[in-house]
Amino acid sequence: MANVLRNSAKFGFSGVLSQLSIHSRHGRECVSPCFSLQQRNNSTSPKIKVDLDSSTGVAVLRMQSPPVNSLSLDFLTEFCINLEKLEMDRSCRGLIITSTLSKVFSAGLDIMEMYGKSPERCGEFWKAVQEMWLKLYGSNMATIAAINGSSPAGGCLMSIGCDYRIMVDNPRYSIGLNETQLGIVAPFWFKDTLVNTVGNRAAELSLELGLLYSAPDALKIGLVDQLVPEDQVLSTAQDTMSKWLAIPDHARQIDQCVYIIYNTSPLPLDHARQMDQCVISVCIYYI
Ligand SMILES: CCCCC/C=C\CCC/C=C/CC(=O)SCCNC(=O)CCNC(=O)[C@H](O)C(C)(C)COP(=O)(O)OP(=O)(O)OC[C@H]1O[C@@H](n2cnc3c(N)ncnc32)[C@H](O)[C@@H]1OP(=O)(O)O
Repeated sequence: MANVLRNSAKFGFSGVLSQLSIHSRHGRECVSPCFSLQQRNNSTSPKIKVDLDSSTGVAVLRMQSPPVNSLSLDFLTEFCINLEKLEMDRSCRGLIITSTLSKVFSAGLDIMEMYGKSPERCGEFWKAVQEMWLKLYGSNMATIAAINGSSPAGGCLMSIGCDYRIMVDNPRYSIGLNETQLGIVAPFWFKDTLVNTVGNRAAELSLELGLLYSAPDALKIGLVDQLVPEDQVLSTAQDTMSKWLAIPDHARQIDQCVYIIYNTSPLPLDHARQMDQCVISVCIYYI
């Protein structure tokens, strides 16, 4: 543990994940010289748009994959590449995630990825889901979800993978891990992330009943941190981010790292990740 803490100070949580075994080799310490200034500041891809304001160090990642920003393999791959680029960019300290679509933040995992695909493809897809969570939850950046629409299942996972959640105050927008309502089961690390957000009892009820919460109810159980009018969600996220960035990065990162190490099951470990990948892809294949 002493080593883990020493490394956390040096590399942040992503660095600790890689020290523990795996993939994240993109702590703030290793800035790739490969990205041109232009590439670092703005990137546009079909499903995701990123704008980095180098004067504030805050990037806004907009999901723009109609109709519902579902998390397909292509989407997840793009998402992870963008996250990795930002992670390697020393000038980027904060990330806001939002949607360009009206009414939907993200509909969660793309149902079509879980239907009639080969075992290999199921495995690849699940690896990408894991990667998204590891990169986001383990990010060295301060992360805020500006939830401007419904966010069920994997969309909720993405939101609770951020440090802070601001949701539009609209009772028609819902959020939650509703997997059991679909007859499937949220994996253990979805559960951990939810428990870390809302506590044990609320998570238990929420998962077993597959509850989707309206925005006001989500605030009541602490699934989101703040509600704001639709037209203020981004500006509030920017204001909130400046408070997060007033904290020295290393202190925030170590604090987050210690919290996660003590409160999260070992998905960051290679064997746990592979076992999870194997179990879930077999389940998806036989559904
Ligand atoms: C013991 C067995 C163990 C088995 C374990 C196996 C696997 C474990 C995996 C567990 C993890 C799962 C996590 C997930 O994320 S599962 C996905 C769950 N997602 C949902 O339930 C969301 C469903 N969608 C909605 O609720 C709504 O679409 C909405 C997001 C609220 C938006 O509503 P609205 O604006 O009214 O839009 P529509 O409903 O009309 O949809 C428009 C369009 O989009 C298609 N679509 C919706 N969701 C998805 C999706 N997740 N993936 C792909 N496509 C989606 C929808 O079909 C419409 O398409 P058409 O216009 O072509 O009809």
